Amino acid sequence: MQNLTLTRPDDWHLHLRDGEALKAVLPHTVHQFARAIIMPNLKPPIRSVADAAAYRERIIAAIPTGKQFESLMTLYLTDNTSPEEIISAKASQFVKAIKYYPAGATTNSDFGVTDIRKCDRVLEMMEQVDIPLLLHGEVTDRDVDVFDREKVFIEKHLIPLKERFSNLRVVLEHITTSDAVQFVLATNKIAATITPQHLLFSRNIIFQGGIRPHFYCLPILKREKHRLALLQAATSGNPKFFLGTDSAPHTRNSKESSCGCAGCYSALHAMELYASAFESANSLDKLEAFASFYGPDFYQLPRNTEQITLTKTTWRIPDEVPFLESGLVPLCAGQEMRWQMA
Ligand SMILES: NC(=O)N[C@@H](CC(=O)O)C(=O)O
Ligand SMILES: [Zn+2]
Ligand SMILES: [Zn+2]
Repeated sequence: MQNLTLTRPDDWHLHLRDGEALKAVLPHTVHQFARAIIMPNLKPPIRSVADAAAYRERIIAAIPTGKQFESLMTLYLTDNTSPEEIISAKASQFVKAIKYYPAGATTNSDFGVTDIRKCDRVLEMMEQVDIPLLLHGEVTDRDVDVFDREKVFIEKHLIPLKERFSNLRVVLEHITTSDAVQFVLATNKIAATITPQHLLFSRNIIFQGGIRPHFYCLPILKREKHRLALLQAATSGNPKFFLGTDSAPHTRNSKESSCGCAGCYSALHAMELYASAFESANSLDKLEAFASFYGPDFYQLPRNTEQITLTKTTWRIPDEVPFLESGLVPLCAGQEMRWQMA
């Protein structure tokens, strides 16, 4: 196959940051995707509908002229989020979900929830107005091994949560384990996003010939058996699994550091990365639904009508793209790709 024409995809998990960073990365996403679910973990986070409205305006102002892009906003859940804020989020039309970060789990999560049970009134309201809860599904307990944090989150928090709120629509974001795949398959009203890095790499890549900080993201890459379970889920044609890049830009300096930040940058070449993952599983025919159908179906939004084309040509991913003071290193920088977006 030389050309692959698909309905224009959407990115159901994206970090755009703000200010100059936003201006640098947004054109990459706009080139690939029609819409994206925008993560609220700014400093300080997007906690109210008013914050989200203002952030949305800043995103709109950064869209390159003549291009179409829709930002689907999220609110950052805190111990202090009120049920009233949920009602106005639903009424706003542009806030599409509420994001839960366990306090301290990941980049800019200091305002996160200390105990999900403190949010029961808010979760009840979310279930009632039918607005999805997006989860960074990892525990933060220091005594839990970093590779087990997703599995333990499912057992300790997610199973009880779904027992308390069985009608709440949930997205388990950036899943990394076969345990997450099994749980999503077995549970009603829950879907999952999958990143390109978790489909393409196991944790070995982080240590290949030395320490490679540009493969460090959270939840951290896992064993090969987990990667294979994710690839199987993504290419299975099951609508519970859809595209979310988790593209998370950090400057080169903040990644190549004695205490480097978590996050992989994939907005530049997301569809090419997903195409190579799907091709490796002989499942290019399943890419369109994963990238363009199951996300809008879950979010109860119309599917896009325009199309994109991926062409079979060899090109080299740049070593760096311009970004703030020290540049941005894309996922798989310097490597050859065999698909390219027209
Ligand atoms: N995935 C990451 O490793 N980093 C994300 C935060 C997140 O999605 O957890 C970021 O904002 O940098
Ligand atoms: Zn996360
Ligand atoms: Zn993320």
